[in-house]
Amino acid sequence: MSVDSKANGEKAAAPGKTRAEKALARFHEEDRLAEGLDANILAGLWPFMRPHAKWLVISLVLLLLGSGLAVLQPWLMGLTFDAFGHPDAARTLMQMGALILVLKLFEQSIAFPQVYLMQLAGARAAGDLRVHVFRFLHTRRLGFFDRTPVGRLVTRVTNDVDSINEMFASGTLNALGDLVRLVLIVVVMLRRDWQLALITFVAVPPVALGVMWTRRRIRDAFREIRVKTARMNAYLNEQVSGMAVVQAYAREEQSAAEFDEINEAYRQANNRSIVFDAALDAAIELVQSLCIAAVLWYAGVRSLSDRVSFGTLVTFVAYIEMFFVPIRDLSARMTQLQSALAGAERIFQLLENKEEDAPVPADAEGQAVKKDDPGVGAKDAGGDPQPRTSNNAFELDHVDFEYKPGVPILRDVSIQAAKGEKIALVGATGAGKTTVASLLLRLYEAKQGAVRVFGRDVRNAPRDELRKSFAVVPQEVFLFPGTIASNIAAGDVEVDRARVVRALERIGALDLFERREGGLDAKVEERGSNFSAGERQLIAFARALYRDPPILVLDEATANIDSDTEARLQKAVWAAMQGRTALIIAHRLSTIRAVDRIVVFHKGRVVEQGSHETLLAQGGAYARLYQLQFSRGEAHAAE
Ligand SMILES: Nc1ncnc2c1ncn2[C@@H]1O[C@H](COP(=O)(O)OP(=O)(O)OP(=O)(O)O)[C@@H](O)[C@H]1O
Repeated sequence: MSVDSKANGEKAAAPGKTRAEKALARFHEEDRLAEGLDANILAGLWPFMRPHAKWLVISLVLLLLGSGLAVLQPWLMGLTFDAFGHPDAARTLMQMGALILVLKLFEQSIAFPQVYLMQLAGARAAGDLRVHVFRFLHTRRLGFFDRTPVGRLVTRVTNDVDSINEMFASGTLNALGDLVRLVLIVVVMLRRDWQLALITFVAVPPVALGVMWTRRRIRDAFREIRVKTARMNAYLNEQVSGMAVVQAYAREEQSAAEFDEINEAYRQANNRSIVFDAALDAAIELVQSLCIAAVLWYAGVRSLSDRVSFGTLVTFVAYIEMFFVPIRDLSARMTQLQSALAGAERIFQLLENKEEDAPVPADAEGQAVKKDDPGVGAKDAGGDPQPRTSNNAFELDHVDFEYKPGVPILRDVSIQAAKGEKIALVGATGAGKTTVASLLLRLYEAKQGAVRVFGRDVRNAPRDELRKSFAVVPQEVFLFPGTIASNIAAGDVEVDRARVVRALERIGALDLFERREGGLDAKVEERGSNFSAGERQLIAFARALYRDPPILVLDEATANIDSDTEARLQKAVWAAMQGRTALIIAHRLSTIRAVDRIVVFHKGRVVEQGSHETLLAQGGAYARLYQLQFSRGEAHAAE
């Protein structure tokens, strides 16, 4: 069955499957194996191999030499045995013994550099490729990550690159040596005794067919193992990330049963590959023994009329033992090669993605460095981005936007923020407020209209310079594993400690973090799990101040926090807004009152704009929203 039809078959069967099976069905695309040798893929790999090609070439030369030496020895051994009975047998024996010893030592001594250099070339090329893919991911637009499961991208950087590395590490390229060895053995056998050779070769076609049949089964089993491994990883990921929900809803038993099912499928796939592998090994041994027996029997029959030398028999027995192993290994190496090429193919498919994050047209990039047009990110004497071209810090000009084609999120949105102005976006959840912030940073592209920052269309602003104009405090703060200080200085290799302290001082949170064990060097666990939501927000504010950009984007968290942290956060908001333009997606009354202008969103449209007082006086959407929040605020205050 072709892989595609298999995948389709599984998709079609999905309705009858368990929840775990259905949830993990999205990982099915992973199981394709390239058929044959695709020159395009090999050509695609070449740029990564080229810098290390010399090691590969040396290794291949040593490999061919080793194969020649391996075939030479049984032949010499045969000559040695044939020397028995000759008058100068003792001398010949000693000379041959010494020669074989030297050859053996030489063969062994080149085996190490051969394997080492091959693996070195592979590991280095794989390392380069891994870095290349990782860097490539950094340059993709956010929309690409919305659509692509994280697990799939992780697999590209890890498993798929490893499968290429494996091609070198497991000696797939030794197939070349195997081939040379086979040809040499055939030639020497035919020259030594063509009748005995033909007896051996009779076994080749059935062995080759049997090996191919079994290998196909093993390959299918490997493919199955790969899919099952991906499922198991995905399921584990889901379960560990959602452990709080699993435990809170007492779903342990159910989860264990689902995992059992996935594990059983994985075990069975593994089992199949083990059975076929073991059967193949046993069958090859059997064929070898049968061949040796047949050769000895025929030599016996022939000796009645025409003696077969002892040396010939020794040579044949040794060659038969060397003969079938390469035939067995050749097909395994072919499978490995295909698996590596399939991995490479998946990587190259990823690298073909055209969704570059915020690309700048070449002519616009030229403008960016024109002295008389310093736009976004132009630097003042102090090195900070200092906009000078427009009185507006940012502007959305009749912007339409959709994440998915045909699902409009923003419609004809126009907002202007003068430099230094503080603007709050308010509206129901899902109204499109966060989307506005994403468009300003050009994390997504507007479908219609223009987004300008300091007078320059974001499409013409170099990515780094545009984003240096902003500091974003998101609703869900993401902390990296490290320390408090390293998180505040996010992005800086060298942490400027004095700046970290100043940032924390300005938001009034220095004492809070210095009190912790370890102070500013206190450890931050994965995803900041050892910090409360409020503390994470404070760190994000400090991060914004550390960066000190001209525009602050604050997506206020909606989570309820204790009154002490709330007070600190309010102070932090104030401190962070001072001396810069601010766009605040506001949820708190105190913040809303503090801004210059409020923009009210409803279903992706701006329905009202104005100061707090003006909008209240209008008695429209904002006034209703405010009354609702105000009465809730009163209720809180009374508690
Ligand atoms: N990455 C995305 N892909 C597809 N749809 C999205 C994406 N992000 C947001 N949306 C959708 O776009 C709409 C606007 O989302 P947005 O986050 O801008 O709302 P919001 O007003 O900020 O809401 P909240 O107040 O809850 O933060 C929502 O319907 C949301 O489901």
